[in-house]
Amino acid sequence: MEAHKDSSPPEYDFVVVSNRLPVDCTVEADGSLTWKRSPGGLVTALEPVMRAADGAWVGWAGRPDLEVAPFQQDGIQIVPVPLSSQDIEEYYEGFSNDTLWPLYHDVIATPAYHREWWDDYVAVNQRFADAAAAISADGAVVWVQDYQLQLVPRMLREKRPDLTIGFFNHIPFPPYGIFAQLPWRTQIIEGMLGADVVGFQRSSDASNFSSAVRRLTNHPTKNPAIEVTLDGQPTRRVVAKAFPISIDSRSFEEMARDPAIQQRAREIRKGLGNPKTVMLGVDRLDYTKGIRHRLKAYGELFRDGAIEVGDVALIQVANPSRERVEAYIKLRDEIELTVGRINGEYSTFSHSPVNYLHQGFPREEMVALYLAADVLLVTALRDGMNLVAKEYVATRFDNDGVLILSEFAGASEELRKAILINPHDIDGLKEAIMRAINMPKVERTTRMRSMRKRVLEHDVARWSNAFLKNLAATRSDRHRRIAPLGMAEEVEWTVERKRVR
Ligand SMILES: O=P(O)(O)OC[C@H]1O[C@H](O[C@H]2O[C@H](CO)[C@@H](O)[C@H](O)[C@H]2O)[C@H](O)[C@@H](O)[C@@H]1O
Ligand SMILES: O=c1ccn([C@@H]2O[C@H](COP(=O)(O)OP(=O)(O)O)[C@@H](O)[C@H]2O)c(=O)[nH]1
Repeated sequence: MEAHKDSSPPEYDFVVVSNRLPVDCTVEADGSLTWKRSPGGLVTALEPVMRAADGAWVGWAGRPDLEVAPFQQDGIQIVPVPLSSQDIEEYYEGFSNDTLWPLYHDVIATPAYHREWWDDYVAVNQRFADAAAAISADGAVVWVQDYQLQLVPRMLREKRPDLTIGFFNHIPFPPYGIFAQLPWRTQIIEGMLGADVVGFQRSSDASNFSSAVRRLTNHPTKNPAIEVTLDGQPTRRVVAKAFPISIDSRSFEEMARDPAIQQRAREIRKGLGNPKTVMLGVDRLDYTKGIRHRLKAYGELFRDGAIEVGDVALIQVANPSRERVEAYIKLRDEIELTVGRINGEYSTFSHSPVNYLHQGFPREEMVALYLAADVLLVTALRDGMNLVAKEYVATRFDNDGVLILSEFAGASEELRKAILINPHDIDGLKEAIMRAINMPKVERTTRMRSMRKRVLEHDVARWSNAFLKNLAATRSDRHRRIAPLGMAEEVEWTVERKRVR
């Protein structure tokens, strides 16, 4: 952090900008404010990065019309950006989660296109860009996160050409045939191209983005570089490529080694009546996660007599999400109806097939759940990464447990030793569940050991270092004359660290 003049706000050399802050504000009955962890994998991944870095995190505090002054939370400098009720309706629930989210996830739900949502998306992106510009020191690095803020890189660039700007997209980037539906497709592409490095979860996302650049703009491209010239500014070379995100793997393993958490895992199993097999699903209650497909396969296995209540139990954590968006309201009804039907048909007085929890749990409880589960079910129809899959693997220091993983989740590109499934193929999913239940110990160990090696070596520190190294390379490139298109040379550089982890 730089020294600041009397009335001006403090300035930072490293700034992260995301829609969500790591903490969400709750207003208590007596009017006091309490803060709890925000939902979702973006926060899980960025929190350890920010705790280790000396910088500021700009974002929304999760409540409408809340003006909160900047504050410190667990060693992270938090800079809240207010959103009005109308912004939440139009920018967050509307354009972000009812237009872009379904469009970018294979149009599993139908995207809605409303011009007033777009107008508010532009206005709110400008507010985030202004907030970041106000606290960024001269020549600072600003790292913008995710689909809610795709216009921010360009807005920031126009205001502050001195900054080095990164952008990371946590969700898939769709093929051009789908992206082309978006009435504001060119503005979105130009918005993202304000960054020096545009990062994606998978290389297919990066190549979908490059195709969109080629179809919609005249910027010369040669993978992974795109040459961008904005009015009155020198030509910049933007790098677009994959940086698969991860978790703080060691901290999950450390928690799993805690005897109190292991005791909690035993209690969870006991509470279920100590079945032979505990299966687990952990998801935000989102139609992209394939919870309905999972329940269908599971219910049919009871119907077929392949599994029996008391022998097998499923814990399904459905973390509440985007609860005012119509598609999410409908999904909750469908899932709760299905759970009710399965339990109604197959429960006994002492056991239920499905333990359904429409709640969010703290990280310690998540780790206890992972330890308690013989099988983790990740059946996403489309998912940027899915950190739950990586957390399960990091937690299983006993080299046990079976991961059933959708080939449509980004994590499947790295966790090849999972049982990979197509969630649309219900018979295939049923076979995978039976295979997981009956998998011999030696095979479980071989598979888990190989996945653990990957997750422990490729952790979130490696992800952020790789991204920031590429960003530094583009920065040093800017100080030279731009040579013909080619990959920028890599420069050793990371954000200033408070401590070495
Ligand atoms: O902020 P919300 O609307 O409550 O949603 C929570 C987050 O969901 C999405 O997470 C994504 O990021 C994960 C980490 O990279 C990734 O593993 C997962 O596949 C994605 O779905 C969303 O992208 C975030 O912006 C939200 O904060
Ligand atoms: O009750 C819950 C359910 C989920 N999570 C966390 O939420 C994140 C979900 O991230 P993921 O990438 O799997 O999916 P996303 O929700 O971001 O789409 C993971 O870190 C989970 O541990 C949590 O802390 N409590």
